[in-house]
Amino acid sequence: MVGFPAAVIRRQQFLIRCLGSYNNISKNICNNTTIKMQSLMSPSMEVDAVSVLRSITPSLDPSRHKGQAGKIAVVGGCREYTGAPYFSAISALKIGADLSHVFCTKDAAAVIKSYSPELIVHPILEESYSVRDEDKKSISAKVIAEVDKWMERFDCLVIGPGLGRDPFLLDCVSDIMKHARQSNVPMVIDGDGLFLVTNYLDLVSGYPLAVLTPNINEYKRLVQKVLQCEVNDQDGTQQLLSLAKGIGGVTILRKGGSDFISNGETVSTVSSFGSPRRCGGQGDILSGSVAVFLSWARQHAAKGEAGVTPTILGCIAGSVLMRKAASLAFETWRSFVQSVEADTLSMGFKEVSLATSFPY
Ligand SMILES: NC(=O)C1=CN([C@@H]2O[C@H](COP(=O)(O)OP(=O)(O)OC[C@H]3O[C@@H](n4cnc5c(N)ncnc54)[C@H](OP(=O)(O)O)[C@@H]3O)[C@@H](O)[C@H]2O)[C@@H](O)CC1
Ligand SMILES: Nc1ncnc2c1ncn2[C@@H]1O[C@H](COP(=O)(O)OP(=O)(O)OP(=O)(O)O)[C@@H](O)[C@H]1O
Ligand SMILES: [Mg+2]
Repeated sequence: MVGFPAAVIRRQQFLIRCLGSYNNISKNICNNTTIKMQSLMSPSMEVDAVSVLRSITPSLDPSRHKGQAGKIAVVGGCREYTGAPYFSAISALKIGADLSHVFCTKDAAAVIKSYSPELIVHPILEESYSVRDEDKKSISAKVIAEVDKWMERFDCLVIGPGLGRDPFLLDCVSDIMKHARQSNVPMVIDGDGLFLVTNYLDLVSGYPLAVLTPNINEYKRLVQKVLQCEVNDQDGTQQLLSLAKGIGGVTILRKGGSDFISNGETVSTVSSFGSPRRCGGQGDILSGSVAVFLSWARQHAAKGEAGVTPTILGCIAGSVLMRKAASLAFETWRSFVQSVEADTLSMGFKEVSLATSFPY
């Protein structure tokens, strides 16, 4: 382990320990992958997501150089939203990617940089309010030239966290997506990226390296647009299959009480316990996580471990990690609240019981 800071090793071991006991990860890689391929053959299946995560996570090998564990870029962040791109990009780093970039508007850049020196932030996007009509063409050419300089170095793009819905900005992002597709760079589409894609399905249709991660609203909009009907939970598995097939076999991670993942061929489910709190930002963390795991799954596949599509493995691993992290965070918070509550009561300040001020 020479060459790796102790903190990095501890973090990776902590993440894996959090997901349950383990003995010898590398010994189990092939077996676990085989199990997964078999179980995913059935139409809808709760998968052994922890084994998937373990099987695709690369070992900390001193012979590897910076960048090999993943270079991720988030395209998102505007005047209103700076948290979402930060959550997505920093999650990629915390999980184990080596480099994490953010392409955002000028207004958002200084704010995002100030959250963390670890992120590489490019203030290149523009919203309509700061651009004169006659300058739009040259500015969008500048934006795409700037992203293109980096494009082929990225293992995955995350399109949409905190992007906003400004029409000029979304036009530029459409161009970025077209170039990513030409360069065969995988894309995780989330948040306002899904708003864009729902209106311009051609941006992802038939692209096997596209992953869509819709929440309840985003899923509803996709179903209405593609299948021209309402969401039908009675037949949710079939509807998800049809939706993924209808967009040409992209991978869809439908977020909810259970996460459902499909590329139009199979549906996998991850329903391990998460958190009962539905605060904003959890989907953003998920999008950055899926980007890293997807990249690792592609590396794993390139080593000759044929089988389940990397986009599906990436979604499964991201989903289980997010849900486990959410459940640990909730338990920590609940224990804290309970201990403060007990102290307060024992001090005799019953009237300020925290139970009345917190929902749990
Ligand atoms: N800390 C942060 O920075 C966080 C930032 N976040 C970022 O927020 C963005 C939106 O994501 P979200 O998840 O709120 O969208 P979603 O559930 O589809 O909509 C909820 C409702 O709001 C409405 N609506 C939304 N945008 C609108 C617009 N521009 N103009 C008008 N209406 C709009 C929407 O209306 P509808 O589209 O249904 O008409 C629906 O009723 C996205 O970039 C995300 O990454 C989050 O990740 C959380 C943490
Ligand atoms: N009812 C639920 N019970 C348990 N976990 C859930 C539930 N709904 C969503 N999740 C989990 O929370 C995470 C975020 O999903 P959510 O639907 O909140 O995304 P989002 O609305 O896009 O979030 P964001 O605020 O970041 O945009 C996912 O990992 C999902 O599995
Ligand atoms: Mg979201």
